Amino acid sequence: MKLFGTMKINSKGHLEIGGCDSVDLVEKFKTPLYVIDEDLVRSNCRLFMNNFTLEGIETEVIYASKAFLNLAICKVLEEEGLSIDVVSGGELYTVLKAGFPKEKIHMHGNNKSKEELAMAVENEIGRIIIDNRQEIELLETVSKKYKKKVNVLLRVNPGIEAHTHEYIQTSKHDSKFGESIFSDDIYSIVNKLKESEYINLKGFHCHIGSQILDEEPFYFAAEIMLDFINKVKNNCDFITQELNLGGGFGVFYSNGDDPINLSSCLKKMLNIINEKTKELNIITPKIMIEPGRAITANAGITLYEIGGVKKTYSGKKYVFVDGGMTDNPRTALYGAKYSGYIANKMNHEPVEDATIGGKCCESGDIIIKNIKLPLVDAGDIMAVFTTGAYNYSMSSNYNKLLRPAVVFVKDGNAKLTVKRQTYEDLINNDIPYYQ
Ligand SMILES: Cc1ncc(COP(=O)(O)O)c(C=O)c1O
Ligand SMILES: N[C@@H](CCCC[NH3+])C(=O)O
Repeated sequence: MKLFGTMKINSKGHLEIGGCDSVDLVEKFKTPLYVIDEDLVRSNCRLFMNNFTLEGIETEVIYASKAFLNLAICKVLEEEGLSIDVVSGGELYTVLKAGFPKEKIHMHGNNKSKEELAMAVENEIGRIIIDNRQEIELLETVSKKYKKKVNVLLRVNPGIEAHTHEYIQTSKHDSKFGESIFSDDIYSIVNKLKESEYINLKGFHCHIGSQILDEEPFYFAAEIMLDFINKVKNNCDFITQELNLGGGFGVFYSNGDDPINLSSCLKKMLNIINEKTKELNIITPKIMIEPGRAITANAGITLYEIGGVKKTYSGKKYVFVDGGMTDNPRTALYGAKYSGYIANKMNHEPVEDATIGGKCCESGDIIIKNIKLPLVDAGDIMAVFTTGAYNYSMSSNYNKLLRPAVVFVKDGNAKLTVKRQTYEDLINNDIPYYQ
């Protein structure tokens, strides 16, 4: 069993996180409960901030807020000096409401609405990442209205797709994001941006995938992008000032996951960029990255109360928890594999295989398939690890289950950062048929 950050087993044999006994957390905040180890979030931020540096290269670390976003995390990220990326009006609204420095907000999206662009332009956020040719006109209309010239990057598709254990240079280039660097049209798009009265093109963005456990594709992407920048210089007489290489750094979820050594990988990325720019004789642009999962995933756990325990006719053992695909859809969606244990029986030996099932009316509502657990009783607490990214942010109200509360734990204190939903919240936006 791998414990992360401040997680440990205390003298009562309970799981402790952020100096708080998980059994006490459950008593106080009920279940299901998302718990975030604030110290681990901060040390992950520092790992990026301290290692993504090289003399002579300006860098920026931008947190991809789709991984986990609430008002509290914005404060932590601000204090740690990161920037934030958003992909929708809702994410932008949240970050603005948190009082995050506007110039450090970057906005993505392959289909931004006029209203979303207006919100970004009006608030003078740092960068808008243009996804396609059509968006240029839309953004020009908006920025003209606000009489503001906006700083943008163009998202391009370098034709690399990285998966968990391999990467390929795809021949189809059929991602829905960005404009292909191989397209005949690409230089005319750059020229259009270059000549725009209301748009200030700063450079380019690419993102090659998520939960990548191999470092090679990151280096490869950097090199391909620098080659592209060189071609843009030659074909469009455009000097690229900024290059954003996206996120995708993978984390440990369960046995078999062997994450990249980030400190050496980040340094190596910059060294490769340094060498390559010299070789191409181009100015080294400012280099940005956008980690999401690597900042929050391992810092989060979910605590559930165990209800029923069932052995099926075929002999399969189910342990049912009081949440499910509503708070963690990743197993159902991607076949993701998680690890965890019984939080109040951390010192009990594992004795049998069980499948952790949720309470949704759906056979695929599974959180963990086959995990070795001690003997389990109703009322025990199941802790699932590495749920700090793409769990709360992807949660739903399917079957009208309530979204869990989120607590940040640090130095023995637990701070409620998102309240548990109530039944009233579920019908708040409903309008009765007969008024
Ligand atoms: C444009 C962009 N940037 C950053 C990220 C963050 O990815 P990850 O959470 O894998 O670091 C994503 C999601 O994959 C993304 O689409
Ligand atoms: N939602 C995905 C990651 C998406 C990355 C966004 N581009 C996950 O949970 O693994």
